[in-house]
Amino acid sequence: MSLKISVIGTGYLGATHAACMAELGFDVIGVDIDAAKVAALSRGNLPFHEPGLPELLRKHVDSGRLRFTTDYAEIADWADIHFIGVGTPQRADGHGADLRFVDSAVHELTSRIRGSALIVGKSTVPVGTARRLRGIIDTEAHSEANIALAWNPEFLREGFAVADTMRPDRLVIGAEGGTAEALLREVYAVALAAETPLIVTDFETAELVKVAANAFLATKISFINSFAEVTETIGGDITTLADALGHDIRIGRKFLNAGVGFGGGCLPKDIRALQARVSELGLSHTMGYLAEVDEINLRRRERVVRLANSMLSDKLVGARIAVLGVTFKPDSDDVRDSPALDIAVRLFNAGADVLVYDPKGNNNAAERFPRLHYANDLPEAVAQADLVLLLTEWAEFKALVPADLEDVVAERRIIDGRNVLARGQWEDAGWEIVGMGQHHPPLDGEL
Ligand SMILES: NC(=O)C1=CN([C@@H]2O[C@H](COP(=O)(O)OP(=O)(O)OC[C@H]3O[C@@H](n4cnc5c(N)ncnc54)[C@H](O)[C@@H]3O)[C@@H](O)[C@H]2O)C=CC1
Ligand SMILES: O=C(O)[C@H]1O[C@H](OP(=O)(O)OP(=O)(O)OC[C@H]2O[C@@H](n3ccc(=O)[nH]c3=O)[C@H](O)[C@@H]2O)[C@H](O)[C@@H](O)[C@@H]1O
Repeated sequence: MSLKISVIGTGYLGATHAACMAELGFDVIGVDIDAAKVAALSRGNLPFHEPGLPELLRKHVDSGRLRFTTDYAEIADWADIHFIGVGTPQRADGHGADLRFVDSAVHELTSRIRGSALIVGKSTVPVGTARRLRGIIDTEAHSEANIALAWNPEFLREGFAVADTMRPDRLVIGAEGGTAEALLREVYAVALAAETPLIVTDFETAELVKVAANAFLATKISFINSFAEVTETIGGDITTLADALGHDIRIGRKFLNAGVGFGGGCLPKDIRALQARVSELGLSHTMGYLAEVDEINLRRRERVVRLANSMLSDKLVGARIAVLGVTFKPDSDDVRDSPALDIAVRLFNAGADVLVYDPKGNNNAAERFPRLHYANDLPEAVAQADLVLLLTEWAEFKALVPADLEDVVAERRIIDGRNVLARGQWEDAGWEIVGMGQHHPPLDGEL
């Protein structure tokens, strides 16, 4: 008989995981404390943007293989496996990950399970969390319950969430005892048959692999951006530098795109949570470089604001600035810790007349910053602009050519925050165009 699976937390990770589990043929119930989200998902409506996911969701809601609920009682003894994909955001005091949602999910489950079940953590957590939860389960579980625990971190990227879930580049399982591994081999049978590498290890290693991967990616981006700071001062071409580095297969070209830096719901919070955790362990000296990675990343945003002011000859106040892109990356509507949104807000706070346009992110940005102005489309955003900023590399922005904008803007000035435009073409058309890592006269201090 097919396994029954619950997925607790139906955000970017959980909704994707639930729909993909249904696609693999399992009976799935997604659980969330957000009743509005559950209602939307139950109707087959995805409350966020993720390519390919709406079709999968609708298909399996219609087939009856995928349902959603707010009620833990419905899943506690129904499912063989409970995946936990609730949020682990940065704590309000800034120190480490907020584990309340993970703890609450484990408590809600443990207090209700009476038979055999496997709980599988997928959320990104500080090392030591699984072992602590094991203790909570042992203390709180009913005498008739037999609950195994595993940690199976998730490596999907937003924008590619379905493909990454269906065809992951590796599977990592932290577990004690063979039950968890056997059940998870059944869940991931299709990927394993396609020779996806499987790493079975202990809790601590599984938790650390996840944060190490994100720390490495963040470090790679800040590494190239630190060189962008050098080429901005002395000259040189950061993209050529990255290309040349990337030919060394030990280094690789991926994640060496200089720009406005990394954002999103994971890389920034994960490097901060990792620093907080090693500090708790008395090991802050081991990861001091991550503070630098964070600082380099945040300096990118500040630089764009100063560059804008400089290109406007210090007349930023009242200037019409078109901001193209507000999500942290293309093909996502996610604006969590988005460099683009942060830059738009900084410019607004500095007195510029900012008009933002993003193909999918306007609503989420407007929820966070209702005072910013949002355009319905690109022509509206750039109309009469004194300066255009391209901050998220959506396909429609990458495809821009000077002729698209020249009759509508007030001044031919553009900052290419993602180095995706053909600079020569714009210069030939009479534009002042500045990319990231491009040599520029010294900028004034902070605004
Ligand atoms: N977004 C991504 O691309 C990836 C996220 N992750 C990790 O996955 C976790 C979730 O991230 P996202 O999906 O982005 O977050 P999210 O904020 O989109 O979704 C979290 C969901 O959990 C729900 N929730 C909170 N407490 C709950 C509870 N006690 N019971 C049931 N539902 C509850 C929330 O209502 C929300 O819908 C985080 O630890 C994140 O670091 C890992 C890999 C990729
Ligand atoms: O833990 C997570 O949630 C996920 O975090 C990242 O995925 P994601 O946040 O979706 O996006 P990425 O593609 O990693 O991009 C992150 C940020 O880095 C920026 N970036 C990326 C690459 C690059 O060369 N330069 C650069 O500035 C992007 O613009 C974006 O703001 C990881 O890539 C996933 O493996 C991981 O599962």
